[in-house]
Amino acid sequence: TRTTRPQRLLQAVSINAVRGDPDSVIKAIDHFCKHTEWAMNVGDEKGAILDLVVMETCPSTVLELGTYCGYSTVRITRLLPPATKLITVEMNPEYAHVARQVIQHAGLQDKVCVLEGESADLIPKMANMFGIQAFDFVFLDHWKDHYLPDIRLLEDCGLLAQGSVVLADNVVCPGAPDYLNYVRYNLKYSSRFYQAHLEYTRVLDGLERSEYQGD
Ligand SMILES: O=c1[nH]cnc2c(O)c(F)c(-c3ccc(F)cc3)c(-c3ccc(F)cc3)c12
Ligand SMILES: [Mg+2]
Repeated sequence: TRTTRPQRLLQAVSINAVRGDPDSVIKAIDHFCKHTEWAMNVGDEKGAILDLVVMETCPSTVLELGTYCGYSTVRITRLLPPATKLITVEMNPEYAHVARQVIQHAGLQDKVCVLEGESADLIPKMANMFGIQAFDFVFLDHWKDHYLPDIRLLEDCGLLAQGSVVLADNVVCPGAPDYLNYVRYNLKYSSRFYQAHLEYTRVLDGLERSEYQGD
């Protein structure tokens, strides 16, 4: 096929979503994934849980690991007050390019910074790059095997403070057992599981919310 799935998803957004309207971008992507082609966005069911956790956290600094096409970036950023910044990291340049266009279609480009590269390389540079102390909210949605090393790296770089909330996607499917063990049995975190389903399917999945208790 000439085009890639992210490009076909972007085309669905540009055709079906109203420019400047984040909710119409979210609806257009969910419709595309339900009726045309499955894609690994957090989706509407887990997305509603993501919305609730973001709203109760009221974060001023947000980090997302794993942008893909920008669906969860738009979901999170549409809930943030004007002065807030969201940094999202994507290692695949083609995904990052599509995500920037999806985020722009939603009119949220001024609140989002899409960084291309490996999370492990970029995390140690973030404090200096953005002049931030800690992240209030982190969404892990990149690769299951990187969840544990990356949350440890965030701790070591002093980028988590008391009350920081880390929400992880796909903790059941495909699963991140080493990560779950760490956040559930480590006194530094208070963790809880939200049962849901794999996006656009009836397969079981879920999100894990872990609140950092401080050093
Ligand atoms: O890798 C991911 N990152 C973030 N979110 C993801 C997500 O929300 C998913 F639903 C899946 C998924 C799960 C089940 C399946 F059958 C296909 C893809 C993946 C994933 C898992 C294994 C791979 F080899 C490739 C992609 C991811
Ligand atoms: Mg995911």
